[in-house]
Amino acid sequence: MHVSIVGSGYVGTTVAACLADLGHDVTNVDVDEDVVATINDGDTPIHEPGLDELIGEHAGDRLRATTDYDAVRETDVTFLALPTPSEDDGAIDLTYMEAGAASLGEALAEKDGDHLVVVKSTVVPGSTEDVVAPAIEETSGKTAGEGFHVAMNPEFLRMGTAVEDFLDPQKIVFGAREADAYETLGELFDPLVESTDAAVVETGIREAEMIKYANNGFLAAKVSLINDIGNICKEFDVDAYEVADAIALDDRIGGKFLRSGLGWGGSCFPKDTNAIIAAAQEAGYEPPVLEAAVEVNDGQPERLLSLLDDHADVAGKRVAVLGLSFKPGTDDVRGTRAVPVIEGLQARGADVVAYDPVATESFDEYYEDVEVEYADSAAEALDGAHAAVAVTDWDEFAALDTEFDAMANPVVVDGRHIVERREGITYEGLTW
Ligand SMILES: NC(=O)c1ccc[n+]([C@@H]2O[C@H](COP(=O)([O-])OP(=O)(O)OC[C@H]3O[C@@H](n4cnc5c(N)ncnc54)[C@H](O)[C@@H]3O)[C@@H](O)[C@H]2O)c1
Ligand SMILES: O=c1ccn([C@@H]2O[C@H](COP(=O)(O)OP(=O)(O)O[C@H]3O[C@H](CO)[C@@H](O)[C@H](O)[C@H]3O)[C@@H](O)[C@H]2O)c(=O)[nH]1
Repeated sequence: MHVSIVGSGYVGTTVAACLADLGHDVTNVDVDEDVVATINDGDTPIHEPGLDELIGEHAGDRLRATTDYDAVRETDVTFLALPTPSEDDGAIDLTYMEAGAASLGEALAEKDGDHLVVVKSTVVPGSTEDVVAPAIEETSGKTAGEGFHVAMNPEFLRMGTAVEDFLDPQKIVFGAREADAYETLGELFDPLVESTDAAVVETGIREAEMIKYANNGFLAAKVSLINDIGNICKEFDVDAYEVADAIALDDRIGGKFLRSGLGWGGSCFPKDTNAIIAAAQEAGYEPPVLEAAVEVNDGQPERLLSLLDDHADVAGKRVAVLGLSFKPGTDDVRGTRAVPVIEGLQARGADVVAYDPVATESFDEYYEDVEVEYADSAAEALDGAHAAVAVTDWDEFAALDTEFDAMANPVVVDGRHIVERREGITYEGLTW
């Protein structure tokens, strides 16, 4: 099938490379010329395990990229994988979706025959039909349901395992109105359905939009609940990880998403919980559990810093921050807990030296206002430091050992249950 994907960021690039790998003919459309050139050169514009191999294999053959929207006319289906950031009050900002839909509509104006437009981005219920479809109608001169059709196919991939998640999903959700749309989506994803245990959920467009928020809201709330419990554990000198291991044996609870610590960051959980809370409020409902999930999450960095205060006065002292990405396995720094931790350290007068195995460059670019010194290794960051805080659970931090000997004052406050306790360091875990 001929597919176009508008937006070639973390989602659009992964989906494009994977659909090409499944045998489809795929065109990425992005406004960023560098991104387009990178893909056409056979390289990946983002750090994601396995993606470089896929792009290397298919670029120039079944995969290509362009800045020209006219390319969508040669395809049967267009996915919109555009950003849906937050407004200042947390509500969803649909500006990119509207702009992309308008450009898509202009291109579709000159297309004969049907076209299926699939919203891949995370959007609050109603957005596909009430915002995206009208924007396409306006510039295409066509009517939704006649000249073109809309559908919604939320994406559940995680950063760091995006390729694996896309190629081996637990579920694939098709939100549509017409049988033809389900059929086209079914055909597109058929190679995946045939080769995996993925469940296919055929539902309405609004339901599909909501399923994505329910999924993320549930997981974010689960982490906040274990953090809430973990904070209680800490007050009673109880190890929250031992508690989590035990409750995980109850399969109604399950063992995943029970790692307590600094809380959730990333480009999705923070923005998506805020967006659905704002949408609910706008509709007249205050969702207390999701609001509490955010509140607990927002409090974790300060809890880490107050534990540090118990052991060290960091004013004027060098403090090592281990990890900048929002989680291991990715260079994505959006929503990273490193920012409130670094800002809290700097508010205490500390000189922060940060180390991350892959995310230093992206952090420096993304957070121009956050001034920190960067180290090339954990050992370099720890050398002469009066304290260290672990922010990201990169495996290499678990292997740190004699590197702590070079600290001026070996206090380690671990926000991710990653550093091994050892003799010679004062170790404090956030919830254990
Ligand atoms: N990142 C994730 O793990 C993830 C997972 C599931 C769902 N999502 C959702 O997918 C959507 C996209 O997220 P992302 O992380 O891939 O975003 P991103 O910021 O990484 O990428 C967006 C891309 O869109 C391009 N773009 C912006 N405006 C454009 C336009 N008018 N026309 C063409 N291209 C344009 C940008 O240049 C960029 O390359 C969001 O709604 C997000 O919530 C993200
Ligand atoms: O037990 C846990 C599990 C996760 N986290 C944190 O939660 C955040 C999110 O982790 P994860 O879900 O692995 O990363 P994402 O790549 O943001 O993926 C989430 O967000 C994506 C974008 O919507 C969805 O597609 C995925 O299904 C959903 O898991 C990270 O900061 C983790 O450190 C914890 O603190 N404890």
